[in-house]
Amino acid sequence: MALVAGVDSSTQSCKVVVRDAETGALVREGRAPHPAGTEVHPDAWWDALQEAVSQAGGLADVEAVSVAAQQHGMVCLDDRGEVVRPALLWNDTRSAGAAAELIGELGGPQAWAEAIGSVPVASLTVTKLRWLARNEPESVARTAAVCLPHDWLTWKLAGGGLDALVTDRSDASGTGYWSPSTEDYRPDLLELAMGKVPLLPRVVGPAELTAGRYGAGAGDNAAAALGVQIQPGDVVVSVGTSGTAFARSASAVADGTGIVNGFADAEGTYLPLVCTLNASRVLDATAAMLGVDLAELSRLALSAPAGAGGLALVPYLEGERTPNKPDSTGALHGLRLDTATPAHLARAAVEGLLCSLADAIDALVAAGTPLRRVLLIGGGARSEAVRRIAPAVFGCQVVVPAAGEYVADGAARQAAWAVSGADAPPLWSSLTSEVFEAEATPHVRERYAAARELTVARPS
Ligand SMILES: Nc1ncnc2c1ncn2[C@@H]1O[C@H](COP(=O)(O)OP(=O)(O)O)[C@@H](O)[C@H]1O
Ligand SMILES: O=C(CO)[C@@H](O)[C@H](O)COP(=O)(O)O
Repeated sequence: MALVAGVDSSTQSCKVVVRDAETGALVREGRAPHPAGTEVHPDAWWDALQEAVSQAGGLADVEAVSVAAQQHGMVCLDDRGEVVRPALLWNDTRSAGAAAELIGELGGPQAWAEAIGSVPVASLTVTKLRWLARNEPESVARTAAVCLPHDWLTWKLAGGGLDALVTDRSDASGTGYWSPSTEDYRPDLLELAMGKVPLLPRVVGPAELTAGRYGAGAGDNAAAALGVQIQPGDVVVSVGTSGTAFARSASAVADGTGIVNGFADAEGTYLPLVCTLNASRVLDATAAMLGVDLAELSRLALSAPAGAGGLALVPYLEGERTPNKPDSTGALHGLRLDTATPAHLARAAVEGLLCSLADAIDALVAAGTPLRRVLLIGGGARSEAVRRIAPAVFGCQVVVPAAGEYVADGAARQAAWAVSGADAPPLWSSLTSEVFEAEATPHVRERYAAARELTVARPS
């Protein structure tokens, strides 16, 4: 039996799966936590990867390994391959001002959408590099190469000098200096952002192997699309640290409003995607406020009426990326004596999180994405309340694949594809899943829409 491994180095943890390359059967797995914060030294990811690999029984007997990871993180390396400074992660908002500057300098949002598929926000790597140039010119001077979390981990596993750095088109498309429509880097945009053009990872093909046994890897959302074996009409909604809604598309998207990111996928086509900064941790924070665990939060939410009696929670606890409100805060509207209960607050938190994702789905549909059903994944999809309330808020069927690590699985499937030499990834036995349906509750979204704009900025 040939084995392959997939890694998901996500915001909160590292997961490793070892699977049978032909059938996809799970053979072994491991996981380890990442440190909190939006600025993390890559060595912490490496340590967590070692721990997760060791829990998964090592990689000595696997034919190929692919690494997927959180997108956009800025990893700067010096000419000896040493990390120049801790990485700024996708959810670090300090480069929001840099994003606004860059948009103006290139001639506006549509010019960026056409150049790189997305309008820069603080999440995109290019804005972090501009922030670095403005605030730490000495770090820019030391930087010989720039790469992403999945590129760096693949390079650490495979070994070699800086010229051995590789990436894939899905993650390259989230940098802000690679174009999904021409499949080329835009060094002029790097020059604009940071005043120099460091070495960039070579973009390898979706089923290519490097150093004998390392797959191209992918951004975590593109890997999840591979992991759930996405079909036409599927919109995947992931409730992890980030909330994402995405679908596979035959053509590149260039949305000048900045709501939809026109990313590339990990199969040679495209992955229009909407991303929020606030998803599973809205539930974590609400449970902590109420002094209950996540199971009790779910029970409380399901015990309250749809709409929580008019209590609406705007979930911008970390500022927000979509809509682009990096300095915003969350808000709770509609408090009255009868809605000031733990059950109403729990319901409002689940509904607020789902309403922000429903807005994301709407934007995808407006950009031309067909919607037959939603596939709900990510840690937050383990919540019974999220699963049961989602179809009512989204207004469509919600399918929840059996709890699993779909990003790591997608990376493993990519590795199996590379080993097979076939034209397409292997079809693994279909996933078991649960189907959730419910009557739509448009009044919940209407109330949320009225509350959504009523937020204040965080204190300076
Ligand atoms: N039963 C559950 N109910 C609600 N949230 C859960 C449950 N189990 C895990 N989570 C949440 O899932 C999140 C981690 O999900 P994950 O998709 O691994 O995140 P990431 O990919 O961003 O690291 C945590 O915030 C955790 O609280
Ligand atoms: O920034 C994005 C997508 O553009 C995020 O989806 C990150 O890729 C982080 O993912 P999680 O760790 O939350 O899964």
